[in-house]
Amino acid sequence: MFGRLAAKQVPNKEYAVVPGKVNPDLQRERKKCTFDTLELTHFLDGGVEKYKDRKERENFFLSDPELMDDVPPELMSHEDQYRNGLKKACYLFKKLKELRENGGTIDNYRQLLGGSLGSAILKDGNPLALHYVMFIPTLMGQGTPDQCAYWIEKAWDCRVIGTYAQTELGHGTFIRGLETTATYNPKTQQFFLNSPTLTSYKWWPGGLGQTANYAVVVAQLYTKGECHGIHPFIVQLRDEKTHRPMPGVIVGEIGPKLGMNATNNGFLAFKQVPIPRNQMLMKNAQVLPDGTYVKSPSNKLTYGTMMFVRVVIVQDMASYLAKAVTIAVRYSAVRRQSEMVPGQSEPQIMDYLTQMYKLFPYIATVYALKFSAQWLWNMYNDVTAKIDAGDLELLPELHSIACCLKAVSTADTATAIETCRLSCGGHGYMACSNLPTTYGNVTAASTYEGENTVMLLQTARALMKAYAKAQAGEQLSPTVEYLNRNRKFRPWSNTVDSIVEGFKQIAAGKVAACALSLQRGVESGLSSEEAWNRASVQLVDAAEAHCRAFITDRHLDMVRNGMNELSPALREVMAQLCDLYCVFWALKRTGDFLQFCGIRGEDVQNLQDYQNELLVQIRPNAVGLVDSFDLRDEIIGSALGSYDGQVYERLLQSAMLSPLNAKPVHDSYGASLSALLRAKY
Ligand SMILES: CCCCCCCCCCCCCCCC(=O)SCCNC(=O)CCNC(=O)[C@H](O)C(C)(C)COP(=O)(O)OP(=O)(O)OC[C@H]1O[C@@H](n2cnc3c(N)ncnc32)[C@H](O)[C@@H]1OP(=O)(O)O
Ligand SMILES: Cc1cc2nc3c(=O)[nH]c(=O)nc-3n(C[C@H](O)[C@H](O)[C@H](O)COP(=O)(O)OP(=O)(O)OC[C@H]3O[C@@H](n4cnc5c(N)ncnc54)[C@H](O)[C@@H]3O)c2cc1C
Repeated sequence: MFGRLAAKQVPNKEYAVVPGKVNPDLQRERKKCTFDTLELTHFLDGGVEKYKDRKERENFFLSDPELMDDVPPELMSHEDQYRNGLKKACYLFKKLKELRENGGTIDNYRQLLGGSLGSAILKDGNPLALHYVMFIPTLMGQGTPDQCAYWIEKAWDCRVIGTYAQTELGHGTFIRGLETTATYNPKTQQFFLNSPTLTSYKWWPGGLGQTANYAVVVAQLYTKGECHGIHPFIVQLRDEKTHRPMPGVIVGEIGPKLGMNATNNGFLAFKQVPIPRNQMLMKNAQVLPDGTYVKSPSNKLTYGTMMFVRVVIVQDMASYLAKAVTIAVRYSAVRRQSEMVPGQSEPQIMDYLTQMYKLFPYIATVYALKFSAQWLWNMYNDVTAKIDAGDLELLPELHSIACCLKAVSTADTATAIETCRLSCGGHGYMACSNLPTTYGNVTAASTYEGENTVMLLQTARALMKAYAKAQAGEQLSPTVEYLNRNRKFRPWSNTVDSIVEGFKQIAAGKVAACALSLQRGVESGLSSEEAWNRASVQLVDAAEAHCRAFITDRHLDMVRNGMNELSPALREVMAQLCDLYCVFWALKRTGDFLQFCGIRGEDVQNLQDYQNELLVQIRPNAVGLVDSFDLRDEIIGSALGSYDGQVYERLLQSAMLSPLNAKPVHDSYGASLSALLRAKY
């Protein structure tokens, strides 16, 4: 990626990247590994066949020079980032068709978006992402069979390109407060879309700026003079031939952001724009030709696409984290700094225990998130199949666990990536480390698709209900079964099982404490809403504890029951990572363990010792573990994290890509600096 332009330009030829030359420290690390890295890669891929498919797919896309950047996006203007992103996104679509026609192993473009491959090709975002991640899923999830038949094929073939326009300048979280209106006129059998205020301008949708010609627009439905709340409508934004905005449509880009600068996020407003009646998505609620409103079985079904994306985000976070931790671990094996023992040679920075502590818990986190994401994906599929058959019973449970997993996975991953960046010292701050861009992409996920605090409060709401049920002796759903009031908690025993059990006790204790705070609030004369707000810091904390209990439980269960096929050597390392994840979080939550699990000071010391022991045990396998993620250099996209470890050569190479280095004297010298240097004050 950094090779083609730069090799000509490095000041000294002997400092150029040499193909095939591998840093000796990395070579030594690879020899130390105690397990078969390929076995782990196969496990991660879900079997040898899937592994081969992935390799083939990566080869097909990543060996194509059209899809690789000659100039890194961070050196481009915002406009060029978009131009470049769009060109590649469109080319990718053609290439995908070609692959499918040749019997390739990929069904749709969406598979290219999440995870590693997408972020390698479109490093700073994809202007077509929302089309695949939200526009098409909304058509599929909210359209009648007739609407699906008409729209979905057009959309898959990119004959229409859409986005999901929900958030407005004034409201993102509180979607019941959206102001865009869709008013039905039975005479013309049309809805009229209108933006009555500045705060009703749609703001944020990906691809909306200059890319999409259609959108699913979420608007307040008015019919027969009555408002029925928010509903989704398919609205044409641009002419299919000229791409000019349709009459009454005001549309544009919202401008540069912390990251995701190629995603073409936009704004949108309507001046009484008409659409035919059959462009309201009517799988759930309907408006009949005479304007009669027919209610949905549940108004929360309108929120289905958000649920879908929350579910896939958890998996996406694991992929981003695998990339960041690969960069930081490889760099930490190559980088030498300071003297551990005076006079002795400088150690690899990964030999410092503090460095191991910065990195290894996050290798473990990749697995913790992956296992939870897999479980959540399976649950999502089960529940949506049931909903299609008219059974909505498990929807609240899915909503509750998806909300907290979305929040915890995005927050943890953002912290982890920032820690990886810090662990690389100054070089981690370079754009060419790819850690800043990765952080920019990931931190956005704490806000989009439901701001994290708000998501945790949704889970807390479900936990309060579950607690009340538990107190009444009613049956509880599986993810909150631990709140059962008759459940006997096992006493502390200095084992990983005890930690997982401990997290459940903590969550149960915090949930009970919240219920008490709410009750006291109401008894003191507060309204239930005021009492909720007063307890909300505690409620967020309880939801996070619940999620941690879920993640650790899942992780341990996978290690105990989901790895029987693996070799003993690999199982041992997987168990170490699971233990590390649990101990790491137990030590971060020492106060909670002391408060809720009856542990003593010496138990904390034992945990500390065990954490140190695990870090040292994992140390020889650290490079092997990140190698097993099997991320190609094009995916890593980092001067610090390439497989060969030619870190300094790549840093110099990438510096030479800067246009500032194109000439020995930059133009700005004549324009301003020379006068300053010669001025007499
Ligand atoms: C394979 C591809 C790879 C892709 C790779 C990854 C992606 C990579 C690219 C991404 C690119 C960026 C994409 C960003 C795209 C946006 O960001 S799109 C916009 C997303 N917007 C949001 O998420 C808005 C967040 N806000 C909300 O969801 C809702 O307003 C809130 C916060 C849930 C509150 O809703 P509300 O209607 O006011 O509900 P509330 O009164 O609080 O609760 C009412 C009841 O409904 C329930 N409820 C609420 N929501 C739901 C729900 N969804 N389901 C069921 N029940 C629900 C509540 O639990 C509550 O139940 P009860 O306690 O009464 O029984
Ligand atoms: C990169 C990116 C891409 C996006 N893409 C899209 C898209 O394609 N389509 C689309 O429709 N939208 C999109 N969004 C918008 C996104 O969904 C919203 O930004 C998000 O839902 C949060 O809403 P908000 O910005 O209004 O924040 P706010 O709700 O105003 O949040 C601000 C603060 O208020 C707090 N807060 C709000 N409500 C409560 C509450 N009830 N209790 C306690 N605290 C509260 C929050 O915790 C937060 O701290 C995108 C956003 C980003 C950043």
